[in-house]
Amino acid sequence: MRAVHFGAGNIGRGFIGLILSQAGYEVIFSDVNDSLVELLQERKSYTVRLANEEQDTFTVSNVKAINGKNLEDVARAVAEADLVTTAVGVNILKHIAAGIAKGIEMRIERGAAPLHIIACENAIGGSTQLKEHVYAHLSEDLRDKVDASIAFPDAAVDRIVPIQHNEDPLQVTVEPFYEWVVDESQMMEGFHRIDGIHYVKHLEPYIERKLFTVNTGHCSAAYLGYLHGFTTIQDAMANSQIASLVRHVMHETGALLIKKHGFDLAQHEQYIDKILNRFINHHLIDEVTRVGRSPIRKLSSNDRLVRPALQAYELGMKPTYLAMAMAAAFLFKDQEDPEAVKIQADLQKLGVAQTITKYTTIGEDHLIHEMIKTQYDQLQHSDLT
Ligand SMILES: NC(=O)C1=CN([C@@H]2O[C@H](COP(=O)(O)OP(=O)(O)OC[C@H]3O[C@@H](n4cnc5c(N)ncnc54)[C@H](O)[C@@H]3O)[C@@H](O)[C@H]2O)C=CC1
Ligand SMILES: O=P(O)(O)OC[C@H]1O[C@](O)(CO)[C@@H](O)[C@@H]1O
Repeated sequence: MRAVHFGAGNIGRGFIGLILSQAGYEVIFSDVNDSLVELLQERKSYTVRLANEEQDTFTVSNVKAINGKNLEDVARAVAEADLVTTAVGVNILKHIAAGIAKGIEMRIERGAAPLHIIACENAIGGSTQLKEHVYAHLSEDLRDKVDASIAFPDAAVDRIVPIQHNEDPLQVTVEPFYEWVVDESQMMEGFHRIDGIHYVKHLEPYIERKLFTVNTGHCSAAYLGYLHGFTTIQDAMANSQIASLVRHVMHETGALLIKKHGFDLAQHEQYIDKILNRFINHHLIDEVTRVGRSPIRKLSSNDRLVRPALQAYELGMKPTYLAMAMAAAFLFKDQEDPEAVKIQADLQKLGVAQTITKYTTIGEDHLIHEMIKTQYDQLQHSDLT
């Protein structure tokens, strides 16, 4: 069995590639990083180390790599694949769509077997978004045939993999925990079940639980940590005031999740505790700039901050701490992050009120807008005691 995985980065090698390899797949990575591709081609294997006391290490062998800039190679790989997965970043999905579409055309011409394409990105409906990008490259005629033989099941992926600073550029250190949930209602009948994937009939509670707890909590720690001069999540969370604020944010999203999806209160509290412990794993060093990266994406209406805040508001709750986390995101001034630079430029040019609306889509007359703006003004001058 052969899997083509787009993105040989931290999640690609440290999570998806590892799971697929352990499940018996030959993994072919497609990436646009020339040196990474060459190294994988040369070595055909890499190691994954768990961030635990024992430093458990796994070797992933039998891997291949192709250069994602070569459309022909990408298309051929997709045409011959038994599974396609991605972990490139949700904003990059549109860039890999042409190669996938070309590969699909080749499959249809050959009458190849049905195929599942799973986007493993931090986003709601990642595979569905990829499908739209791919379909934009297909003729009307072909789309009907593709509907019958290619499925794009959505997924939720959870494993913390920081930026790597290892001597071996292929080695990845990952947290021991992982969760990969796939929506089986979007899969074709008789699909092959992969060990390590949890198949569910309704993905929404899983993806929202993950995105609104792990990712909302994590980015809140990152933005608050950055604001108060901390470099890593571990150091930020060692500050009791930041840790307490992050817990408050997670309780706010928790109240929404419990109300919306009927989760058990005690179980959800345990879930929050477990995640807070994952954030402070002292075997990992996770920079606040990585966890806070791409604030425009993170502040967008369907992502981890605005979506739960608006949903909570609709259900009659007042998302005070989420508003604070969003305000902190507007104070994330990492000069290396083009999205942070753009937000800061807009704050100067348009002012706070318009900038909040531009990125969150929340109108100036909305209570949450007022809450973000008030918190923004307060946070600018805040100090930890
Ligand atoms: N790192 C983490 O802990 C987690 C990340 N994710 C998600 O996984 C995705 C990837 O994140 P990371 O692995 O951390 O990022 P990363 O930056 O380590 O890896 C992304 C890889 O995609 C490659 N890439 C970029 N454009 C490409 C293209 N056109 N074709 C093929 N490859 C291309 C890059 O060269 C890079 O190697 C993101 O959506 C992220 O939100 C999800 C859960 C955890
Ligand atoms: O990859 P993104 O969406 O930029 O966000 C980083 C997030 O991904 C994770 O790595 C895992 O979900 C978290 O560490 C963090 O919340």
